[in-house]
Amino acid sequence: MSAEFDRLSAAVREIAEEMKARPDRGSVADYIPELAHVDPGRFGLCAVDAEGRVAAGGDADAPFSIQSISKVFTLTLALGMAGDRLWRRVGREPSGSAFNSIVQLEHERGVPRNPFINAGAIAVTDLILSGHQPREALGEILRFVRFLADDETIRIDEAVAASEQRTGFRNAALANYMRSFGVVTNPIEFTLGVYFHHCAIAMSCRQLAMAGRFLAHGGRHPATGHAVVSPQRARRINALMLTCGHYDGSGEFAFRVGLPGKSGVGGGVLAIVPGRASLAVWSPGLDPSGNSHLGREALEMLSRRMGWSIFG
Ligand SMILES: NC(=O)CC[C@H](N)C(=O)O
Repeated sequence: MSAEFDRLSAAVREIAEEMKARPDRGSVADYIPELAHVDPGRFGLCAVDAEGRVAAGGDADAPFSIQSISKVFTLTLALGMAGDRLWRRVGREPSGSAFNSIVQLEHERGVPRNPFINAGAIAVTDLILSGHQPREALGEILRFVRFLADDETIRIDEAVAASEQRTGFRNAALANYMRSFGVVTNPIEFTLGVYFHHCAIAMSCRQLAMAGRFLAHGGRHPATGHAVVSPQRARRINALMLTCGHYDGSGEFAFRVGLPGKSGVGGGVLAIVPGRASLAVWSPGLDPSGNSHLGREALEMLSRRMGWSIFG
């Protein structure tokens, strides 16, 4: 056991304990009815370091709905399939607006600002779908996530997917609007079906931190040493997570935490410490931008205690 890992384990445990007791937890997303039932008192934190050692605290083994964190995995997969052609369908700039916003699409010919807002992720999902049946595309995404996490038990929460399918009118509007510009090309119900289902993947903090390891280690899968993506691609995905991973809260996250991160409305955040660690946190209460309130605070504390901000 290294001294650094001992420090990390203690920090993770103490932060999880402190966060469990916090009264001000933000509010759970309720626009997806199934997510409204989640207990806001839950809190989990997990870190996997460069040697594969795991530090876990609180509810680090409880599965939750990863929601938009899946957008990191679909982007990685789509880049593997389409390479830089992907950037014809989606941009690489922060949006400065809400995750489900439609306004920019009209001015920018249906091309979403980045792959991490809903419109961008729907366009990426459409690309993964091309030439496949929805079931095959979804199977591909799930297999990829299981491979990254080294965990075959990862599942899709069908109740969450069905709940969003019933109520995802805003996402349907985004998909239809992009289809009118030819940015989405498959039947809308297929593209959205795959999108809602990959958002409904359920993972624990431990599984998520494991799945993020390749981004902390130059694109290599640490267990096998195989390249999941090139070092340049890993660097670029991290850059997008830093600039766009928290929507209109991305500036604040960079300012406070100083790490590439991707949030989801299930209250999870995946954060990457390049060269050192992959981190995952879960606290279901959200701030007004739809990012985990205590999740960000916990990562801010951890990053400060470990001296991990990429800005020195
Ligand atoms: N920010 C999020 O996690 C949003 C994902 C959610 N499935 C939606 O499309 O609204």
